[in-house]
Amino acid sequence: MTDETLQAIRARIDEIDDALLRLVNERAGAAAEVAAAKEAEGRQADFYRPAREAEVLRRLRDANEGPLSDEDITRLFREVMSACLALQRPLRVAFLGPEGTFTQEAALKHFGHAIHSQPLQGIDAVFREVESGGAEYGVVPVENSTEGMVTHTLDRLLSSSLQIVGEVELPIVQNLATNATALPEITRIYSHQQGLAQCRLWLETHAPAAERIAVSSTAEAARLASEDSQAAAIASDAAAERYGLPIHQASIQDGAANSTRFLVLGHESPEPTGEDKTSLVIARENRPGGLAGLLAPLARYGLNMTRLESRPSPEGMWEYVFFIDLMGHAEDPDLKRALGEMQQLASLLKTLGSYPRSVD
Ligand SMILES: C=C(O[C@@H]1C=C(C(=O)O)C=C[C@H]1O)C(=O)O
Repeated sequence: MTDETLQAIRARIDEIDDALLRLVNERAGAAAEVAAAKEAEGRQADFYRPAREAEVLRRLRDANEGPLSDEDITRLFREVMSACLALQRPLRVAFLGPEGTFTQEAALKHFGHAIHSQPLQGIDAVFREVESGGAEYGVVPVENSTEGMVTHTLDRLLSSSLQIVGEVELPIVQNLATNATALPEITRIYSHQQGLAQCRLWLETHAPAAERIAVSSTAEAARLASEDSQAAAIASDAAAERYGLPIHQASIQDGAANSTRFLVLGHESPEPTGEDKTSLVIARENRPGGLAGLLAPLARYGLNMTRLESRPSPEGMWEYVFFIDLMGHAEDPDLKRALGEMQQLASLLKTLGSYPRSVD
């Protein structure tokens, strides 16, 4: 390619960038008009609309003809919306910290980077911060494809008045990060208990003698390992980078397709978008066929259940509550009827939220 052609292409790129610059600012202006109209009507609570944002992203993905992938388009436009919204007021989002956790990555993936982030110690602290209004939204892990449910989140959902307003799925890549130069030098390996569990086979094969120490998060593990040359951490890229800890071996998780689902917590369920999920918790007195009977309305209305999980009931020993995820919104006519019928049969039925299915 000659220098002239290269220059001509760069000039074209500059022109395109000028047009993009004008357009994103024009978009920010339009979003500000919507915000002003909402404020004039006293609809402050409508300021952030997860349902509308999901629709914006789905429409763009459908229209996308490449060469950028749908995932790239989603990521770019999420950041555009995030910046537009922050122009009015950055959302206050609490998450399971400290900085560098996978939960932070999930929060940024969902809300974009133009938020006011509040890293907190512990799932319970995240719930409390949103319940008290200290943060408008919260992000907590709920399920890992290798390790199963995060039971603390389920138990806390049962007692909370918060609603699930969104979900985020994140591929989880765990790395062995350490200042040690060779594996035999490592005598201690820190991680969150989920990180240790997700890498169990790798650890048994490559570091059978090292002590495994469970700490509050993979980020905390990276911090501890950065201060001890005989220690390593199982942690994310972000956590290792934050504490300047070299990655000795990347991607050591046992399941190649290791991913974690996170929930976004807020105060009000978003309206239906046509592609939604509903989470609920139900219980029925313990008797033969009890659960089957309770779920019968779902089959009758042709509803799709994507998850069924039992947890010990806080009410009594050997009593259980069931966490259920369904496709659809609680206001969709069939789901509404099915929930009504289930309510008649159940000793407990609590809707935990209806929310747009994750767009990624
Ligand atoms: C602009 C609006 O408000 C917010 C900003 C959005 C955007 O930038 O597209 C979308 C939904 C809301 O979170 C709206 O409700 O349309």
